[in-house]
Amino acid sequence: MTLEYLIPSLHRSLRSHLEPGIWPAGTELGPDNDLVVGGVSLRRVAADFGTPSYVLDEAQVRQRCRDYRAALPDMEIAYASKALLTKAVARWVREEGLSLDVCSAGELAVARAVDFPAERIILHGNAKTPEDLKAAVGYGVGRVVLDSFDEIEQLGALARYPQQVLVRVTPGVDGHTHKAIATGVEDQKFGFSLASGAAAEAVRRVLGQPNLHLAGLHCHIGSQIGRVAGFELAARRMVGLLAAIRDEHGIVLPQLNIGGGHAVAYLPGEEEFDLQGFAARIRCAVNYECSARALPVPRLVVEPGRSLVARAGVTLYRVVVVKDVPGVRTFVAVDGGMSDNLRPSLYGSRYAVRMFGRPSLAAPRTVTVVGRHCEAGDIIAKDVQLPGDIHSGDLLAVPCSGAYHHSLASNYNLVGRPPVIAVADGRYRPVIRRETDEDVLARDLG
Ligand SMILES: Cc1ncc(COP(=O)(O)O)c(C=O)c1O
Ligand SMILES: N[C@@H](CCCC[NH3+])C(=O)O
Repeated sequence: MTLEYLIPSLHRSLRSHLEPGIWPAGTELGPDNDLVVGGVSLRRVAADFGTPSYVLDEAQVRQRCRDYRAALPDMEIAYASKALLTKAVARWVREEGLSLDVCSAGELAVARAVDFPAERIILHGNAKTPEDLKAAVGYGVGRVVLDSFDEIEQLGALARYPQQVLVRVTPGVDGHTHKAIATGVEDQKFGFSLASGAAAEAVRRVLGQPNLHLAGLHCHIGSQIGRVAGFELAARRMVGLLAAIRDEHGIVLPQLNIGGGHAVAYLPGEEEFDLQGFAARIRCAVNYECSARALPVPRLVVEPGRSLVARAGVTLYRVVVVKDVPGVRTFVAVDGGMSDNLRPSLYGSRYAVRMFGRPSLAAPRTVTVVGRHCEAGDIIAKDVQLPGDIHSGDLLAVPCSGAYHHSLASNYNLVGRPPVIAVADGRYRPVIRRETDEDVLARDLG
């Protein structure tokens, strides 16, 4: 029997703190162990909109945009919208003065729907379809990041006026992240290899296209990268290429986009990305390399996705079943799963989970929170501590679920994708509604 069990008030006080760094800033505990985000009771959100639901804290998203602008005032900050895109998010980002990275005609359509300024949009993608390129040219997006020789010709033929473009370069840098999201290394579908000379050849071909205007270079070494060293090395190599282009073609490219990929803390105690350190070290590396080559310093662009929105999101679930497998583990199965959070299945990602919405003095026990889908690997959080009296009907909250959750959601088993409920200043509203059986049937033409 634990000390916490013997002294309920001690236990209550131990559990009544929120782990720092993984919940939206300002999250509070409400009466009866409720959670309050943006001044809104999450028990209330669950009651009104059901579960699973994604809660999104507007103030947290806006604050992160401001953090970036404050730390990198000399750089352009383009939000990588693949992390999470809804019209509301696009509007907040627009209002905060950031640019926007989109990867498809679909993402561009959302940007257009909120009149996102075309000149602040950057189109990405290793296999942009003719529809993607036409939509981009039609809206007049500011920059297209070219990713293949085929695309150079395709866009060259489509563009009506000189379209500003960047060439995406694979700088051969290992960012030390999960293999599935490491994009700076050579064995890679993205970009043109620096080492093989493909990047230099891409530049030659772009310069041969009268309707393309080369504005600069781009690289993105991967996602959820905690150490600055990889970004620094990539930036140095990219300046080397800028200098080689100046030497070969006599042109000085004005922009260097060094991508996104800044890590976030998913679990208590995980380190925060050192944004100030990043800013200082990148500036220093770029300035040094430029001055060594007598090259003007290019305008730097960064493209954070996850680090702007991850912490703003909290996913709400309801426990459906608690199943003890004696001698093995206790499964707590909820009404969502890999359809709303694919990251544990894709990358073995780990999450914190908290029971909320009713008080409990029970001593915690170790359980595994799983989803409702027809896959044994449908796990949300392995070996986490929940109150020992956890039971069917209880509410669970998973923090740090704003990035690559809604955007990676599926309707596997036709469960319907969850709504996104935006909270701000004590008010809440759905910005994405729940996908219903009617939606599913409407697409099924029989
Ligand atoms: C080209 C590009 N830019 C930016 C990002 C954003 O990455 P993150 O969400 O890790 O910041 C990605 C995704 O990895 C990307 O592919
Ligand atoms: N989906 C990934 C990140 C992909 C980054 C986009 N290039 C994740 O959840 O971590």
